[in-house]
Amino acid sequence: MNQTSSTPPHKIIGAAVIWSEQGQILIDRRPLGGEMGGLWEFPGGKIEPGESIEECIKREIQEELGMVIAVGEHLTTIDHTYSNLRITLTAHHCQHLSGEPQTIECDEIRWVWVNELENFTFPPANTEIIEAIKKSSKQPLLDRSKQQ
Ligand SMILES: Nc1nc2c([nH]c(=O)n2[C@H]2C[C@H](O)[C@@H](COP(=O)(O)OP(=O)(O)OP(=O)(O)O)O2)c(=O)[nH]1
Ligand SMILES: [Mg+2]
Repeated sequence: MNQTSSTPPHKIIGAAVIWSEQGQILIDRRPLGGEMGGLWEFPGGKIEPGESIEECIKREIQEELGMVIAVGEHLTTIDHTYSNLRITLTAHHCQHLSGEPQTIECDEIRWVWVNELENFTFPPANTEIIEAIKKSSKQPLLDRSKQQ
């Protein structure tokens, strides 16, 4: 009867914070006309049955961008409820291994510096992810390899 009082669907999402060797992060623009169309995001998508979040992130990046990445440290997990959807989104730091990013399932791709993220419009849930990126050591995978 009253649809607003029903529980919204819950999606478990894996998302990649992909660092270039120079220390930039890859963001993509969601297709116009789709859910949250035109907003920028960290690429990723819904987990499939039997998959770990790391496997989900690696698969989504291959499917959406045609890139191979190494999935590294956990960055943050956030829970956010939109008007008609609840998401639990887990973001990992990732490293670009091979393949030029292609706009297979998005409208646009950019490599940006951390301090440029504020110039792009992301979904509301991303505020916390961007804060976590700013607080984390900037390039954990590269930093670790330099320490050895
Ligand atoms: N990938 C990604 N999704 C985000 C971010 N922030 C945010 O609110 N979302 C939301 C938008 C969507 O409701 C959901 C992600 O689902 P999706 O539409 O990308 O799922 P998917 O890639 O599996 O695509 P599909 O099978 O539904 O077409 O999470 C983000 O930074 N990255
Ligand atoms: Mg997606």
